[in-house]
Amino acid sequence: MNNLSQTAPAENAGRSKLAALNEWVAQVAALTQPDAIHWCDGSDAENATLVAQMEADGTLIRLNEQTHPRSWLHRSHPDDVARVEHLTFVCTTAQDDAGPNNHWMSPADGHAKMDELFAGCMKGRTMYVVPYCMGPIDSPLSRCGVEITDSPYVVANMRIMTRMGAPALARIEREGTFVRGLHSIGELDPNRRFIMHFPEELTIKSYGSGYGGNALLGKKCHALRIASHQAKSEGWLAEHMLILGLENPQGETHYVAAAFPSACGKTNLAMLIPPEGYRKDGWKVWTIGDDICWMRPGADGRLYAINPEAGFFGVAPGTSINSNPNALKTVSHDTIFTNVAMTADNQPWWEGLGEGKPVIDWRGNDYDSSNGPAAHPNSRFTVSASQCPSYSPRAEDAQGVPISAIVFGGRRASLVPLVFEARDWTHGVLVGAAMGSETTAAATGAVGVMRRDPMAMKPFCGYNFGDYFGHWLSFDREGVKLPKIFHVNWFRKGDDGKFLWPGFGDNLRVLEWMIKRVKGEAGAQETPIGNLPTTDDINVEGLSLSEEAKAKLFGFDRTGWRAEFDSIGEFLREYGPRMPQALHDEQQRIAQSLAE
Ligand SMILES: Nc1nc2c(ncn2[C@@H]2O[C@H](COP(=O)(O)OP(=O)(O)OP(=O)(O)O)[C@@H](O)[C@H]2O)c(=O)[nH]1
Ligand SMILES: O=C([O-])CC(=O)C(=O)O
Ligand SMILES: [Mn+2]
Repeated sequence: MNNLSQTAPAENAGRSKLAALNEWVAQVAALTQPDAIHWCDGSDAENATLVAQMEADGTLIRLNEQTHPRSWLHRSHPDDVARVEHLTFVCTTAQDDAGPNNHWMSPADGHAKMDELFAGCMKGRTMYVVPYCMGPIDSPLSRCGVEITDSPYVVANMRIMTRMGAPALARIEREGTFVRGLHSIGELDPNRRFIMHFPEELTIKSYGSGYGGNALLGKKCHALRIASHQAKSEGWLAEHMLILGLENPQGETHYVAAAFPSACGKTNLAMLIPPEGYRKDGWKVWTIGDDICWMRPGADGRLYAINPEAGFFGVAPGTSINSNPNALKTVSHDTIFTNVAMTADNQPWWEGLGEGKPVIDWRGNDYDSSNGPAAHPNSRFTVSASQCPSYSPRAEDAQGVPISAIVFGGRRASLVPLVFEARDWTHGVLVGAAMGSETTAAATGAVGVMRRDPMAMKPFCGYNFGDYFGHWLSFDREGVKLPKIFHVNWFRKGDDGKFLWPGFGDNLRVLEWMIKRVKGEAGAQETPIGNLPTTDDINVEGLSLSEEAKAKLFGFDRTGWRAEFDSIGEFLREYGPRMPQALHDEQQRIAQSLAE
C-alpha cells in the first residue's frame, strides 16, 4: 500500500468535476488526521495487499484453503455484533420530517456531536477513500457514493457488496453528485458510537462500529435511509426487499419483490430451490437480490426493480444443505465470514449447519456449550452475488425487472395465516403499514418481542412513516400498472411451540399460488383481512400437515384479528396528521367488517 501524503492522487488533479470530492476528502483528512490516505481503485492487487495486511495483523484469519479457498474469518469486538437502532439518528431540519419512527437530532447538533468524535480519530491509521456505485454501473436507476473509512475490513466488504473503485469514480465524475459517507471504527466503544444521517445533505456520519449495517455505508445508510428520502422526492421507492424471478414450466418468469424484517427469510426465499416434484416439472427460482430493492414505474407503467447491491451480507446460522443449498454453494470460496465458529481443521461452522463440530467459538475461545452458541446468532457471510448458482442474468439489467407481485411478511408465532392477498393497492399499503414481527438478533436488544415493523422499514425509513405511506399510495394513479400485494408468515407456531409450515423450498407452493392469482388462475376465500387460499387452492400435496396446522395456516381467527386491528388503529394514530386519511379509512372499514 502506498503511503500517499497528498489528499488526492496526482491523476485527480486535472479532473475538475472531482473538485468537490477532492475538497471534501481534504476537509475530512484535516479533521481526522490520518497518517496516510489511500484512494481505492477496487483492483485485485489492491484487495490482495489489504487482505495480506489484515492477515498479518490478525483482523482476518485464513480458513481451510482446501474446503474454503480464499476465505476468511473476522472476529468483531464482542460488543459490536449487530445494528444499533437506539444509536441511529436521522437529522432533518424539522423533527416532524424524521417522524416518530426515527431518533432525531438537529443537523447542527448532529454534525457537532460527530465532528467532535471524528477529531483526530485516524491518527496512526490509513484513511481509505472508497468510491462505489449502488446498482449496475450503467443503470439510470443506480446512484453513487463515496465512503471514507479507517477500516480495511470495511473496504474489503464494500468491494464485495458494491461496484467499488475506478468505474464508480468515473461515474461520479460524469454525474457530479454522490452521497458522502464518513466512517471510523473509533475506539469500538459502545458509549462512543453513533450512526447519523443527514438526508437533506446526502451525508452519513458513522462512528464507533465496524459491523455491517452500521459501517458498510452503501447498504442500510445509503441504499435505504438516504435513498428512501431521495426516492420520495424523485418518485421512486427504496425498499428492504429481496427480488426473485419465478420461472414456471411454460418458461415464463414473473418477478417478485418481498419485504421481511431483518433475519426473517429474505436471503432464503431469494435463493429458494423448488421441492423435487416442482423441479422435475421445470419450476426454477432466479436470484436478483436478497436485501434491497429500488423500483420505479417504467415506460409501460409497470414497476421496474434493480438490486443496488453486488453481494450478500447474509445470516449464517440456519444455513444448511437442506435449508439453503444455493447459499452454501455461494459461500464455498472467496467469502468473508464474520463471528462464526471454527472446526478443528479451520472450517467455518454455525448452529444449523448440520455437519462438522465447533472447536473454537466466535469469540476465539475453546468451544464450551455452557457459554452459549458457538457462532454468534447474527454471524454473517459477505460474498459476491455472482457466485450464487441461481444468480439471474437479469440482475445486471440496467433497466431492471418488471415486478408482478409485492410480498410483505413478518415473524408471527400466532394469529397471522400462511398467506393472504390484499384486495387492492390501498388495502395492500395498509397490510404493509400494519406489519408486525418478532425482533431478531440482527439488531441489539431483546429478541422475540413483537413490534410494528411497517414494510420491514422501521429501522431504515429515512423520513416520517406517515409521508412514506402517502408516497406508496401515490403510485395508485393513471398510467401505473400496479403489482398485486400479498402477506406471508412462514413462522406460525403450533401449541407445541414448533413451526407449523415446513418453509424454505416449500415456500414455492405459496409463490405458485400468488402468480396464479396474478394471472387469474387460482381461487381464494374472501375474508375481512384479505383473500386466503384454501387447501384446494394451494398445492399442499405431499406435505403431512396436521389438522391443527391446516386450521392455523389457512384459517382466519375473527376475534384475534379484531384485537389486532385495534392495535393497528392505535399505531396509525401515533402519526397524527401526517398519516394519510385513506389508511385510517381502510383500517376502519376492515375493523367494522370484523365486528359484524
Ligand atoms: N422456519 C423457517 N425459518 C426460516 C425460513 N426462511 C428463513 N428462515 C430462517 O430465518 C433466519 C434468517 O433468514 P434470512 O433469509 O437470512 O433473513 P433476511 O431476511 O435475509 O435477513 P437480513 O439479512 O437480516 O435482512 C435464518 O436462520 C433462516 O434459517 C422459513 O421459511 N421457515
Ligand atoms: O445490514 C445489516 O446489518 C444486515 C441486514 O441486512 C439487516 O440487519 O437487515
Ligand atoms: Mn436486511
